[in-house]
Amino acid sequence: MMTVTMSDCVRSMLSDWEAKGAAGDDVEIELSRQFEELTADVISHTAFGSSYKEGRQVFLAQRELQFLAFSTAFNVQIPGFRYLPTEKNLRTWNVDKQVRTMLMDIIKTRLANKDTAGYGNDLLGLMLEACTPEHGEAPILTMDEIIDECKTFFFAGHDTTSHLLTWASFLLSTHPEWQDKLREEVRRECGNGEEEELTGDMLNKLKLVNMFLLETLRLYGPVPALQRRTSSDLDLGGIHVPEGAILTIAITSIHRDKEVWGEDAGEFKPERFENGVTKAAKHPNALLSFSSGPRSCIGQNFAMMEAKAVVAMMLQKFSLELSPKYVHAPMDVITVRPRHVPMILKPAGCPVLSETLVPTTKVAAYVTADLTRQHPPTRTNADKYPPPSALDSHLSPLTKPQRNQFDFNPARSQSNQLEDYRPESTEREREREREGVTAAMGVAWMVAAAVVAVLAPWAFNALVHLVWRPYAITRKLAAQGVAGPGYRFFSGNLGDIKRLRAEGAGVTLDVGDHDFIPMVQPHFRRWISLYGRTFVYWTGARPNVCVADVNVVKQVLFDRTGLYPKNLMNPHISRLLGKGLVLTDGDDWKRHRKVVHPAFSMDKLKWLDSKSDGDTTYSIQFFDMADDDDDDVRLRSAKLAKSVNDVEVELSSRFEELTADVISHTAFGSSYIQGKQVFLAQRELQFLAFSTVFDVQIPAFRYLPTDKNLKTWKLDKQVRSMLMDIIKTRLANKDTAGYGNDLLGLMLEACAPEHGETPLLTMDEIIDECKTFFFAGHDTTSHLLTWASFLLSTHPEWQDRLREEVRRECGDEVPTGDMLNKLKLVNMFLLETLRLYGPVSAIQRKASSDLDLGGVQVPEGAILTIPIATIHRDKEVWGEDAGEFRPERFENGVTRAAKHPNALLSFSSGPRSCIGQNFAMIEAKAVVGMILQRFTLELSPKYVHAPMDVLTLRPRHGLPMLLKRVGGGVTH
Ligand code: HEM
Repeated sequence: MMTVTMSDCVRSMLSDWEAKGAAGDDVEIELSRQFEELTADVISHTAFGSSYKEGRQVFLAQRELQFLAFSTAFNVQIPGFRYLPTEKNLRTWNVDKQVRTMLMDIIKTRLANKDTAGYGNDLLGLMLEACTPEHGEAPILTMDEIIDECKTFFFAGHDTTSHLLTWASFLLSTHPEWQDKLREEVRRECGNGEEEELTGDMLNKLKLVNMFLLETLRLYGPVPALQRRTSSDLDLGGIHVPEGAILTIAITSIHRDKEVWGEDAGEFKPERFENGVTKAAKHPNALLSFSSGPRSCIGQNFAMMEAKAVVAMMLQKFSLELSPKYVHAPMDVITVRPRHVPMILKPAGCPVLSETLVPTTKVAAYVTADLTRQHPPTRTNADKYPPPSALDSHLSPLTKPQRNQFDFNPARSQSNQLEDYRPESTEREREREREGVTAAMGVAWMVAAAVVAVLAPWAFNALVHLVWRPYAITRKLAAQGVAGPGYRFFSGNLGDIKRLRAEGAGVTLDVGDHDFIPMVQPHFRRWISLYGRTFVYWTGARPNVCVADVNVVKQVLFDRTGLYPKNLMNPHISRLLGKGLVLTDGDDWKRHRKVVHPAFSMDKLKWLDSKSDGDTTYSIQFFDMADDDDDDVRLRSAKLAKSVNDVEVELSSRFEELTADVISHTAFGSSYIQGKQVFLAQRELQFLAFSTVFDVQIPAFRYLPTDKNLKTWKLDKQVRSMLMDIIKTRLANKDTAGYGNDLLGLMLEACAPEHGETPLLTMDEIIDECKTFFFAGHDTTSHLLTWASFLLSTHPEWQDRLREEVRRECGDEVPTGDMLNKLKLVNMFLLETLRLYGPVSAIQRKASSDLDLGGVQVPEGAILTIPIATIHRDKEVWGEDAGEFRPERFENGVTRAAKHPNALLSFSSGPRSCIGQNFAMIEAKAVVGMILQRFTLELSPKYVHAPMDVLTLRPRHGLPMLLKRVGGGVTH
């Protein structure tokens, strides 16, 4: 019965073809459409007892659903989105509703005739019987399930088979020898179609046709891939696959796998199926066109029988020749089908068969999906997808661009895209569709709109900030000749910087080698060599313009109009320094500077002289008491006389304590011991701050309770409360001793003015300023002393010369200010130390607006980084000996040491230059002088020359030094 019905359908189709070529002419027919209609007709009759014409609207609607589904196949599937009334969803819901209504109509007709004709013994009849069981049992299928099953069979029952037939025809026409062979077999087993009806038995004997169809399925299987999902964490071929993972079985690729099918896997060779499917490849289950196992295609026999019948009946009557207009471009729209060719009808070519077998009518077959009339093939894509003779890889053009062509684009005319497949929906229907948007959809819209309203500006800003702006800035700067390493999404070049620094981290230098740039600023070294002294790199999504040209540096540092404020991006650095002089800008900075400035005038710097038994002499006591860390400084002083032996001392930590002690006494009237906790907490803050310097700075992150933030907040709280204690002590003694004329005294006076004026500084600002001076006042100077000692020890000739000068100018006395002023060689030596080992290796500003910087238009907000250490080694500025230790270059003063008067940037330059530079230089001269009066410095063999930058530059493993009493036997 089934075969008969199938035969009827096929015969009807062939009769149409014959009618077209009634005059005996060749006809050109678009076969894929014919097969779609045929297979739809067959499934309609065989499974649902209706005709294609009756079920046509179901097929057309399903075709539209198919294209809609495929247009989203490569989108991210967000669960909630399926409920949103998007245009695609609305269309899908509406078409689905139409399908269900149509199916329900077919079912109702069957039920209406039940009493006279029964349910029927086709697929629908079987399902209806399962739905209405006798004897009150629970139905096996609900009506909804039957409808869903109808949808499944309406679609799966024809779409796949029609493409199998299309590809089979294509291969018949491109392999005429096989066409001949098959025709011969068909005529032998089934006759020429004039006398006998095709039977199942006949079809079973068509061995060659069977092999041919299997090979067609292998190369052009309509289903290109299958998917499964893992229901739990499981082991798959030795790989642990997590629950919920999607497994994609790439059938098309597997069918071309040479390891499975042999070296000829890409060729059309039906012979491989001569001994059956299981022996065609190296694996018995290699052919997956119908899948395999319990969930394999239930309709595979049906499809194969249908395909065999159609091929046989076609061959009985026709010879197939591919139209020259065919373009070979298979595409995947859930099922694999051929792509469009323009439909120009023309007479068929010559017959392919020998005289005896020439059929009554010849069909020039060309196959097409007929979906994209708006895209006629061009010479270019015809080249790309060569004609059949050159076919070697059959499905290779299944690539994204082809899929994209079928992206469902509501903006595009649907009649263009799905012209022949969509149900004839009238304007009226569309209106109903719109009216059908229920209240629930309205709510969904509102929710969606609210979410979009909240997220859209954020997403838009993020996009602008992270993608568009970097791109636009890069282009703008490039147009001006400013290049750079190129923005990377989100992190910019921070990864590059970290990597380059990590590469340099393990390196140690020879003690005579002063080029630590590959360890500290390797990125500047590399990028300057590639892009010049002014280039752009990216710290996150912020442009960072490297300013290494001294002329441009001057333009930035000497500006007094506020064009280049400080860059305050890193919250940890702000906690370390407070909003004191270093980090304030504009009027705040002026106010602070006005208060603080008197403390740094030269006459105030006589502190060092007036307390000659105190501050500076501590340096001596430290070295003598090398083994006695925890004692009070004055207690150590008492032990001084006893210590006469040579000792090895780790100098850098000694200098840190010394400079901390000095700033404590001179600026805050306390001792190192009293302020020790502040220094220790600040040290920790400094390392915390540095650990984040090369991270992307996301503003909101500073408020999150991360480990680092929590620690920073805690330390900051400690520092503030300790500073408050020092201030309270001073205020408590105010009536007897006044505010004091040190830095703290000046600030307190500015805070509590007489006569009811507005105070110049608030108490909070004083605390912040204390943080600034506690840190800036000692950390930098201590490293200057460390590096000076290192250079003294590695340049004994300079050690001797300086000692001589000190002895000449100061004798054995504690140097006074006047004496220090005469230490010209010591001064030159310290300047050269600052040049080669300046404690501050880079400083930053930012562009307050779009501005012109040395002829380059720099965008607002761009960071400007001045890589001091790199500039200090620039041979164009300092001469060919820039890398060498040569204090002589400062013989005629700082401004004449290089080709540019402002080339030495250790204390910065211009109005924001270091307020403490005189203080630091006096302190350093005094300490160096007093050390040289007493000791000879000899570098310990334990020393490792590996400068590192932790906001300030220091030796990675400290500075172990052998200190020997002068005249105590050190020979050079
Ligand atoms: C060798 C020792 C020192 C070096 C190398 C040094 C270096 C610098 C540099 C490069 C700047 C500019 C920072 C910038 O522009 O971002 C600066 C600013 C500053 N330094 Fe120093 N410094 C040293 C010692 C001192 C001392 C001893 C004090 C305080 C007693 C001090 C207090 C300050 C202050 C308050 C500022 C900010 C000035 C302003 O912006 O008005 N520095 N220092």
